Amino acid sequence: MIRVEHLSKHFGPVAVLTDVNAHIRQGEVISIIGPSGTGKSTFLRCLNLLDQPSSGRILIDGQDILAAGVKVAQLRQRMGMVFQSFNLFPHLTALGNLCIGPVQLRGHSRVQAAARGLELLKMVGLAEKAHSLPHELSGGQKQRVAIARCLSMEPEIILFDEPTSALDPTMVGEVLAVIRRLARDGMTLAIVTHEMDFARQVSSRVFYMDQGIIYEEGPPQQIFEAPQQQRTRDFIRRVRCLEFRLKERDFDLYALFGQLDQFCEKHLLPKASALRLQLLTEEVLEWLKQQAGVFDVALTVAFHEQDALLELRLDCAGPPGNPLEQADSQDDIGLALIRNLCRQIDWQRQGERNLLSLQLDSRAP
Ligand SMILES: Nc1ncnc2c1ncn2[C@@H]1O[C@H](COP(=O)(O)OP(=O)(O)OP(=O)(O)O)[C@@H](O)[C@H]1O
Repeated sequence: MIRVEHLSKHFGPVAVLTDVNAHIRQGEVISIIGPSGTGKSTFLRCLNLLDQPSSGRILIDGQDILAAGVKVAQLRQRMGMVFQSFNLFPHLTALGNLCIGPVQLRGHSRVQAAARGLELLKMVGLAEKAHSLPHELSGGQKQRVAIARCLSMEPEIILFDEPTSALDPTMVGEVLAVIRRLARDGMTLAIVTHEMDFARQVSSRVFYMDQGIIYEEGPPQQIFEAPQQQRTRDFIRRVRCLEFRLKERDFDLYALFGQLDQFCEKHLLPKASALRLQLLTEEVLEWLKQQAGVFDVALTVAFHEQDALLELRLDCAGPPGNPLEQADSQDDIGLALIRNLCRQIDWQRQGERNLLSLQLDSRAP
């Protein structure tokens, strides 16, 4: 359906895309992931010519859309785009937003456009909001209207540019559910996303972008479980884990809590899990702070999706022995709480340091 050959894009002297090659087949769901600023959005914007590529070819069903004389408006009708910031017309109702394209660009009658518009609003669960203006809708509802508006133009593919990034975390799920449904219905989708678990569940293939190219591509199992390239491995590790090095006893606990919260939100974990993780982190660090000697803890939080498990790893300086069994502290209640929160606690000595692994259920109520 879409073939991209040697695509490059420069902004002035900055080369954002250097040599992108890709093939997207009909019915595929492609997730595009990678570090910030590696050109994921630029790649999508080049596909429907919102950004003009610097060189290369983009073939849609064999036709080079960069050739002279290609009608950009027609091309954009074939490729819908959903933006991070919704881009609804603020003075039109939800239904009005869905009708304007079919009436003005496709020559549909108002009655026909309204009937189809209502069907689509129903499909995204918003029939009762047909006559609401965008400012009367929540972020998640606005984004669902934007998706319905995109569908009203009957595109052959939809390009999603970080569709949930601007949303309050409580609204991410409803938008992802609509995208999941489109994927199930066989729609061709290309999605730039930072929602790794979603990408893993919904995609037929994943493009990992880095250094101006599609650095690695493959089925989600490969990219997320067994990446072939070192940079992909490093990236996946970084998004799965949160790492801190604490060398002072008076570290900033609330800054740490903020990052734990964000980590849990990114993995769509229930609020209760985030709170349990915070509590466990606080208690165990409090326990370690009371131990004599140097305080030096490398703390890693990892989410193991398959086992629905959150793991808190603590790599601490200190004499040999499980720090949780050392009697410098009298805080038996804290220790009981730690034991109570965990599904499993493991300790091992590695070199000069003690490694503690505390595991808790990520989905328990
Ligand atoms: N119109 C523009 N003019 C100049 N530079 C731009 C323009 N658009 C994007 N860039 C630059 O191109 C680089 C890639 O941006 P892009 O938004 O495509 O990255 P991304 O991988 O989608 O990042 P993120 O995940 O943070 O959204 C960035 O350094 C950005 O500042």
